Amino acid sequence: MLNEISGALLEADVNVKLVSRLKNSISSTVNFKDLPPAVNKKRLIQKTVFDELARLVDPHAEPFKPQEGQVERHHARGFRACLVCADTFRAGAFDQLKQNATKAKIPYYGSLTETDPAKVAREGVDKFKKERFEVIIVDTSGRHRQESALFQEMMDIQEAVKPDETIMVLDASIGQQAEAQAKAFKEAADFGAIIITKTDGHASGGGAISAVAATHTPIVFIGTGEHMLDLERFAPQQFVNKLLGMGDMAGLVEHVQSLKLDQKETIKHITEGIFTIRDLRDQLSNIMKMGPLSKMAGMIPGMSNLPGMAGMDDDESSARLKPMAKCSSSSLPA
Ligand SMILES: Nc1nc2c(ncn2[C@@H]2O[C@H](COP(=O)(O)OP(=O)(O)OP(=O)(O)O)[C@@H](O)[C@H]2O)c(=O)[nH]1
Repeated sequence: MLNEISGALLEADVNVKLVSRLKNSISSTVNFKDLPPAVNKKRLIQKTVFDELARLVDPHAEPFKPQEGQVERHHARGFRACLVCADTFRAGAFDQLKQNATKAKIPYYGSLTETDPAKVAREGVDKFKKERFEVIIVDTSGRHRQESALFQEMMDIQEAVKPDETIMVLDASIGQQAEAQAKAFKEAADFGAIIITKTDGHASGGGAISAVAATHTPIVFIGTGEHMLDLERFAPQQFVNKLLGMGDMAGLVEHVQSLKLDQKETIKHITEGIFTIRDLRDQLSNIMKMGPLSKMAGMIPGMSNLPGMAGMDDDESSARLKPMAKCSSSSLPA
């Protein structure tokens, strides 16, 4: 059983050394030989692995928080946020940031001609500080640990804006490279929080565990889709559940509740043994609101491991649902 779980963790891109440390620590803390026969060994191993992994991804380091008085003020009227584009490297980065800022209805700053990102960052932060913005997000370009000039540039930006918090954004599919990349970033930029994106994809995000373990830095949010609001608070237990293929029912319930779906009429009909075309249309539209089917499947225990689920094409499944929803809509009186 322990070997099976270790295999699953390696497949999920958890660092090899970390898995072996975990295995040794479980073998030495749980004395399997002297366990009374009534104890379910399988359950005990699962729980010990689970607790150990949840402890690893939740290092209890305190990420940046506004001061006490500020919290109430911010909660009462929301943060005044803005964006600064310090990516002068990638063509189109400023345009992309403009589009995102416009969608989020927040101001932005950047330059199409200036090539020094530290200068743009300083100018943007100074401008927004004068305008008394409370959250100024400086977006820097992506970089790899071997790109020493880009690492120097990142430190120059930090020196120029002296941020209250630096966040490292890691793609869940980074896999085994996560540890070395996170260590190099920590040494250069001493970030205080991690965001893992693309946790909705096929990568299980085991690399994230290695990044946290190597830097003792908490994960604050996870990206669960490509839209603006697809950013969720990080919940260690749910993350580990998903990593071990045990689903994420709490996350699923939270997600469905957040959609505030109106199902009263359909539920009433079903209890009466009726299912109308209107009910069919409402159910199809509810399914489409829930997001990619592969994401929902990943949250239901056992579903992600079913044949056909891996590599499921979400665009194709949504393209099949749309005509059905249209058909049922057009069969109803206006
Ligand atoms: N499915 C999914 N897509 C995401 C997620 N996060 C970002 N994306 C998409 O990935 C693409 C790249 O995102 P960017 O924000 O440009 O990535 P970046 O890290 O800023 O890129 P560089 O800084 O240029 O390296 C965009 O199309 C995003 O919509 C996520 O959590 N899930």
